[in-house]
Amino acid sequence: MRAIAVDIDGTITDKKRRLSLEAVNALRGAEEAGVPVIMVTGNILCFAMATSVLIGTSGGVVAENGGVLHINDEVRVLGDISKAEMAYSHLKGIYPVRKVQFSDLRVSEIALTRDVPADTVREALRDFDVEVYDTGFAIHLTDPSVNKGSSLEILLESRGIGMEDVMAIGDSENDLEFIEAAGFRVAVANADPELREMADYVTSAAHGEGVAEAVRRFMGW
Ligand SMILES: O=C(O)COP(=O)(O)O
Ligand SMILES: [Mg+2]
Repeated sequence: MRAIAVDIDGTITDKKRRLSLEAVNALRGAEEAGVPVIMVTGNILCFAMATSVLIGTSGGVVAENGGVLHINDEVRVLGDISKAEMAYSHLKGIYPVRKVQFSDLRVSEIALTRDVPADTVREALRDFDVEVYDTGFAIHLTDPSVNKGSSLEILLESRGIGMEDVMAIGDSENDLEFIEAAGFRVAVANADPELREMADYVTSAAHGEGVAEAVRRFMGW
């Protein structure tokens, strides 16, 4: 195993989005042992970059559910926001939807607050070319031609690492694609049932303590 790919919200943070110090220590330990950590998130790039810098991860960043990539100081926008814009303009004609804070910084997809249920949003958008993800923190309207998995693969390719050499850790439905493709699939204890079913390993601890547990196992500590 050569790298760790980890989700942010609900995985290294708790429900209130507070960062787990256990997870930080474990991920720093992996970095110090020469295993790069890649952040793979639905958050916007600047938030993900700040998280990466403050933790001290070096593997690169996949942001906006795969719509944005940061590799070797280069930013690549892979998702087409116009698909989400079309869906959003239809949606706001029928439901009181709201975008999350700092949405002007989101460049490849649109994220909504969870005021309107995800299934209602999905049903209203069934004829639109968007993927609807409910992360438990926001509802994302994402270009279906990108996801966390396909963008992680591009990032890994540029570093000469195969998906089979990666441990992936997540908590929610926007993590399914990147976890499914990884060599060692981990769901934290609080993860969605579908993710837990597909995982090679479900941690006994939730959130960041679960991440620390998985990292210790992966690193053989
Ligand atoms: O942006 C969200 O809604 C959740 O972010 P995550 O992918 O880091 O869990
Ligand atoms: Mg998450």
